[in-house]
Parts: sequence; structure tokens; C-alpha cells
Amino acid sequence: MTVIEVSNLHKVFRIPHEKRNTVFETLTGFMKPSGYETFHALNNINFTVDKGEALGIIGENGSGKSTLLKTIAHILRPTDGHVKVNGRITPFLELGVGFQQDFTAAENIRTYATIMGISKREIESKLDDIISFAGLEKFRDTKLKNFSSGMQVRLAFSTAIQTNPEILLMDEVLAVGDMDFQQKCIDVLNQYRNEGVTIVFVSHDLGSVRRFCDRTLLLHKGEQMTLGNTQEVIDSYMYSRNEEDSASGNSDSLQNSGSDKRWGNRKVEITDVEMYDKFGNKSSRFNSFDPMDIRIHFNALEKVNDPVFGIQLYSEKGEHLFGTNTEIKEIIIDHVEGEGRIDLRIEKIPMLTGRFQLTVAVHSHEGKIYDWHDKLYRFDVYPTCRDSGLFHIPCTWGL
Ligand SMILES: Nc1ncnc2c1ncn2[C@@H]1O[C@H](COP(=O)(O)OP(=O)(O)OP(=O)(O)O)[C@@H](O)[C@H]1O
Repeated sequence: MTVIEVSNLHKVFRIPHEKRNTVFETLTGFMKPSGYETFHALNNINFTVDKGEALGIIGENGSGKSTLLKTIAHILRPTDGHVKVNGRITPFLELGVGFQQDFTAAENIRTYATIMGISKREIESKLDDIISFAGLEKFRDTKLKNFSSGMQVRLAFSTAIQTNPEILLMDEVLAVGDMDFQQKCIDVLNQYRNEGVTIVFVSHDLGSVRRFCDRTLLLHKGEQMTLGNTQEVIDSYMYSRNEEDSASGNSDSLQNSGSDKRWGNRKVEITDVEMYDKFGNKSSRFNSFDPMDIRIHFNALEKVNDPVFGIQLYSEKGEHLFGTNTEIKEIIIDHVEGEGRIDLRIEKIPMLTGRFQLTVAVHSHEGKIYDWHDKLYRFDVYPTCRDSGLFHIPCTWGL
């Protein structure tokens, strides 16, 4: 059964050219026509969502994701086209909207639930669950103005999530709270999915979209680019972004190197480092378990015998994860002279998700540094499975 139907949807915003802030500007402004320009935030969007389905919406900043969600929630009116919704919507768009700073946690829950059309008896029966889900048992009768912003968001999320939703609209909500709270939210959302609640989920976190969503819609500058199987849509989004990066030559991996990040006598100089994805494209974004090639370009102004090339891998926080070099792998490089390159193939990226830093170096067997690029390159890994943590460890359960 179709519960959301979006057809030929357009949303155009009017952006005034100038703002009249003072009485003088307002009075004199009558003489001048106040111009505005129009901005097409959504352009002919068409899709349906079935009951119990989880639809992801992804795209770059400003592509129209939130505008689309707000239009489905009837917070924004379409400029043209239709949005039909069949079921009660619980929007998690601006969490805590409507919460009163002078009310206690319990009073705010009661008010919110009443607005959501939940009966008094049901509210009272859920009150304890909501407060304990938010981990705020001790603050039940504390006024909201004495809560930290994290506590407020936890309360808002817990309230919204416990109000028997039929259709959940969520905008980046999994970014709230600490890891434990996020995990609790994921568990509840999974439970809702199993119970047939329809979910529309906007996120920049492609890993969460992969985990949750059956189908995914990709927006680009207000246009509907693709709608289909989540894995395929995310892959095409990631790799199209890689192509844009390479084409514009601004790959994240090619950072400027300051002297504190680079040292050595440059007898052999590393002139460039490139990373290639499974399609052979230059890239700084990879799926976990995909292959990756690191290509080191060098130039030796004179003949240098027996050099050693190596890499070191670090987490975003700088924890050392792995290191290897040609000496360890017993690769003998008789000598280098002039320009050349050496490749390191990683058959299967074992990291599950995150941003990683890469050091690349060339030195002698005795440890004399020719050129050391310390954490000068970085790349992102996106998850392709549901295991959690930094690394994948091959394992099997037995009973
Ligand atoms: N009320 C408004 N008035 C004018 N322009 C708006 C308004 N709301 C959104 N826009 C514009 O519409 C475009 C789409 O915005 P929207 O917030 O939907 O994008 P988004 O994909 O959700 O972005 P992000 O990932 O950064 O949250 C943006 O260029 C934004 O500046």
C-alpha cells in the first residue's frame, strides 16, 4: 500500500534582493521596487513510498533533502505538484520544536504527546519509558532550561520516538547523543521497521543509510538523479563524487606539505602520491572491502642504490594502525635514477568506516631519510556491512 506519493513536485523559494532593516529604509523603500529572485530548490520530484518501507534521501549540501522532507511533513507548501500522505506523520525534523524552557521534562512530554494526538492515559503509561530511554530519570521534574543541549535533544528524540509513529520523517537525527544513545535509537528504529512503520531518512551518513534503507533517492541541485536499490545508488553517488574531485584536481589526498610534515635530504624525492579505486579512478573515497592502489611517484636526481619505500596508516585521531615497506616485504630495488613510480596494492580494505591518514616515505636501509611525507594524505572509507568498529575481523559463530 502506498503511504507517501510525491508527484511533479516543485518548490521555489523567493529570495529578496535587499532587506529593509530601519524605518528610514522602509519609508524610502516605497519609492524603489523591492526585487527578489527565485530559487528552484526542488524540480519535478516523483516517487512513492510503500507502507513499511525505509526510503533514504541523500545528496550534497543544498541539494534539497530537507526541503523535500519538510514538504512531505506539510511544513512547506509545494509551489507546484502534489504530496499525498496516508497515515500519521511523526517528523523528527527540528527536534524539540514546541518544547518550553519553563516546563519540566514530564510536562514537556505531556504537551508534545497531546499535540501528536495521543490520549492522556497513553501518555501517562509511556512517561516513564520516555524518561528512562533518554536517561533522564533524575531530571523528570527539572525545568528544561536547566538541561544541557544534549539532554534536551535526547528528551525530544525519546519523546518523538515513543509516540507510536506510523510514518517517521528523520533528518540527520542519528547524529544526536553519545554512542550508547545512538545505538538505543538504532535498536528502536529497527524495531519499528520490523513492525511495519514507514521511514523516510535523510542523512549524510551513508553508512546509516546503507544499514536502514531499502531504497534511496539521490538529489542533486534540486533534481531527482536516481531512485533505486540503496547499495547501487550510494555506490554511484560516491564514485561520481570521486570523478568530480579528480576532474577538478582537488583530491583530498593532495594537501600542501609544510616543513613540519615533510623532511629528508631529497636524494630521492616523492613528487606525487595518488590513490586509485576499483575502477582505476583517482580517488580519496573507498568502500570497505574494495581494493585500493597507492601510487608513489618519485624523482632521483642522481643514482641511488637500494632505496626502501614505505607507508604508514593512521586513524583520523593519529593512532598508528599499520605500516609496511619494501624491505619488510623483501622487494629488492637495485637502484633508482630519474623519474619513476611504485605501486602498493591493498587487495581488500579491512577498515569498516572512517577517515584515515597516510604517511609515505623513501629512505635507505640504514634509516637515512630521503623524503618523508608525514600523514600528508588522507582518504575516507564507507561501510558496506553492518558490523561495527574500525576494522573487520573475519569470524564465524558456532553453536
Ligand atoms: N526558506 C528558504 N528560503 C530560501 N532558500 C531556501 C530556503 N530553504 C532552503 N533554501 C535553499 O534551498 C536549497 C536546498 O536546501 P535544503 O536545506 O533542502 O538542502 P539540503 O540538501 O537539506 O542541505 P544540507 O545537506 O546542507 O542540509 C539550498 O540552496 C537552500 O539555501
